[in-house]
Amino acid sequence: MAIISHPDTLARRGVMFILSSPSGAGKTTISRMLLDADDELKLSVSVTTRPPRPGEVEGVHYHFVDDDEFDRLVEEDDFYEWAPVFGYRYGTPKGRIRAALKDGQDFLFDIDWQGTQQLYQKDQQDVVRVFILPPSLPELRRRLEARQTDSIEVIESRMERARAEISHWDAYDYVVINDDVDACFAKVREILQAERMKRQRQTGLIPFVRELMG
Ligand SMILES: Nc1ncnc2c1ncn2[C@@H]1O[C@H](COP(=O)(O)OP(=O)(O)OP(=O)(O)O)[C@@H](O)[C@H]1O
Ligand SMILES: Nc1nc2c(ncn2[C@@H]2O[C@H](COP(=O)(O)O)[C@@H](O)[C@H]2O)c(=O)[nH]1
Repeated sequence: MAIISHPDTLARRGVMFILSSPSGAGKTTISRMLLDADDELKLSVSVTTRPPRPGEVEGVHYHFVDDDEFDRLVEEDDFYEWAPVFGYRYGTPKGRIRAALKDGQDFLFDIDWQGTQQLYQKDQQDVVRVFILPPSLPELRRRLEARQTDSIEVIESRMERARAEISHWDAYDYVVINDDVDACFAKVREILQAERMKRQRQTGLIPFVRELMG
């Protein structure tokens, strides 16, 4: 892969930008807005044993596989991390992520707290962890119902799990409340921009700074 040129920052390593939230708080919505607005960001497409929802496209939203295929990928050590969620398994494929990060490619990860902890343990220097919170639990339930993708039983299990998921909020670098979606998106985008400029990510000096340094 070619070295990525960054118009707004110096030569740098890519960012592993993680968005987590309780199911229904809006991380997929915010992820899509970020990907639409930001050409430098690429989605890490997870592998899952969950069946596709209406409108979900293989290779775009997830790689949909059966249990045998997931077992094979685990055995072949093809995952950066994987975790069971809501009775299915989800994993982040290694692919060429590590090499691409070195070349300056930024990746977006829409993963849960278990995956976040695993990625952070493997790669602290590149990982940025953002937790999206709903404004309240009744509003979370309202969003899950309004999405019309899950049965009442599934919505109940997502609400139950939301409590456990929220208890991990302090393992994140940033916490953003998704009340107004545009305001939330703007805040998350500012975090990404600021993280890109962190000095520790810079891998090279622009010529005039190099000259000054002698
Ligand atoms: N700020 C907001 N105000 C009102 N509705 C919202 C807001 N943000 C997202 N939504 C809506 O809430 C629903 C859940 O959002 P979304 O699917 O993005 O959540 P999620 O956290 O990715 O859930 P999951 O983990 O289950 O994939 C969607 O119908 C979305 O359009
Ligand atoms: N640990 C991981 N969690 C993942 C991954 N991909 C998605 N997820 C999380 O699963 C739940 C449910 O997602 P849904 O699309 O079925 O609603 C959600 O919290 C995702 O963030 C992954 O690769 N690893």
